[in-house]
Amino acid sequence: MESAPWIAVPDDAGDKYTRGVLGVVTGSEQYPGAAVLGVEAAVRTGLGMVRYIGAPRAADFVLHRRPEVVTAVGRVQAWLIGSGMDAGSRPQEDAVRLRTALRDGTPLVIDAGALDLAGQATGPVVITPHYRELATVLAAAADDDSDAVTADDIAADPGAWAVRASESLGVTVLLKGHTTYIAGTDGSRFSVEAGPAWLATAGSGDVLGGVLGALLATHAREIAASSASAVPALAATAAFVHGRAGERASQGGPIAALDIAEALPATVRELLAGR
Ligand SMILES: NC(=O)C1=CN([C@@H]2O[C@H](COP(=O)(O)OP(=O)(O)OC[C@H]3O[C@@H](n4cnc5c(N)ncnc54)[C@H](O)[C@@H]3O)[C@@H](O)[C@H]2O)[C@@H](O)CC1
Ligand SMILES: Nc1ncnc2c1ncn2[C@@H]1O[C@H](COP(=O)(O)OP(=O)(O)O)[C@@H](O)[C@H]1O
Repeated sequence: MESAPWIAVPDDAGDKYTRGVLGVVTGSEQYPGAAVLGVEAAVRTGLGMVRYIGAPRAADFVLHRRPEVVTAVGRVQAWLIGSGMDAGSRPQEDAVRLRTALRDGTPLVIDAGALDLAGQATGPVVITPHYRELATVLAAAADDDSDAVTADDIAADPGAWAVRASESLGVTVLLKGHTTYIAGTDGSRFSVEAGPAWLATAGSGDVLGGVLGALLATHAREIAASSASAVPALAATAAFVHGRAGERASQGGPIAALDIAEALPATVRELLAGR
C-alpha cells in the first residue's frame, strides 16, 4: 500500500475546521508527558486544530509546549484517548471525559489506559496495544480463564493475534512492535516494518497515537464513505510515518520520543514530494 495518498494536503479554500479537528483525552497526574507527546505528534503530522480536554495538570504541560491547542470542548472529527492513563485507577473526571469521546460517534484511536472501553465506542475504532496490552484486552474479553492468552503467546505470532483480536472485538487493531501489524474489520491486513529498534523508547507509542489521531481527523470524508477500509489504511500509514520519522531522527543513534515527533514534518514533506 502507498502511504502518500493518505496524507491530506490543505486546499486553498480550506480553513482549520475543514482540515479537521482532533479531540484528545490523554495523560494523567502520573503520566502528563504522554499527553504532551501525543498532542505534539498530532500537530506536527498536520491538522486544523487539537482540542485537549484531559486532566488539568496534563493540560498545563500541553499548553506550555503547544499554545495553539484549544482546551474548550467543541466539535471534532476524531478522538485520541487513553495514552498516559491507567484503567485501574481512573478518576471520575476522566471517566466523564472519556464518555464524551466514546459517545460522539466520530472515529477513535484507543490506546493504553482506555483500551478496556473499546466496546463502548459509538464510532469506528482503532486500538493501538503493544503485546502486554493486547493480552490484557483479550483476557478481559475471554469467556473463561482457560482461554487466556499471554504476551508471550502474542509475541510468538503477532500477525495472527492482531487478526484474531480484530475479529473477536470488531475493531481495527494496530499491534505495536518491531513489525507493526494492522488488521481491519473488512479483512485488510498490513504489516509495517518502517523504523529502527531505537524506536523502543518510552513515549514512542504515545507519539504514534498522535500521528494516527491526526490522520483520522483529516480524513473524515473518506472514513464516512467507508470506515472499514479507510481506518486500517490510515493506521498502516501512521505506523509507516512513525517508523520513517524514527529513522530520520535516529540516523543510527539513540532517540527520545519527542525527537520522533519533531521529525514528523520533514517525514511528511518527503512522502508528499514522492507522490
Ligand atoms: N512520558 C509518559 O508520560 C509516558 C507514559 N506512558 C504511559 O504509561 C502507561 C503504562 O504503559 P506501559 O507500556 O508501561 O504499560 P504496561 O502495563 O505494558 O507495562 C507495565 C508492566 O511492565 C513491566 N515492567 C515495569 N517495569 C519494568 C522493568 N524495569 N523491567 C521489566 N519489566 C518492567 C511490569 O510487568 C509492569 O506491570 C500508559 O498509559 C502509557 O501511555 C508510557 O508511554 C511511557 C511514557
Ligand atoms: N524493537 C522495535 N523496533 C522498532 N520499533 C519498535 C520496537 N519496539 C517498539 N517499537 C515501536 O515503538 C513504539 C512503542 O510503543 P509503546 O510500547 O506503546 O511504548 P510507550 O508506551 O512507551 O509509548 C511502537 O510504535 C512500536 O511499534
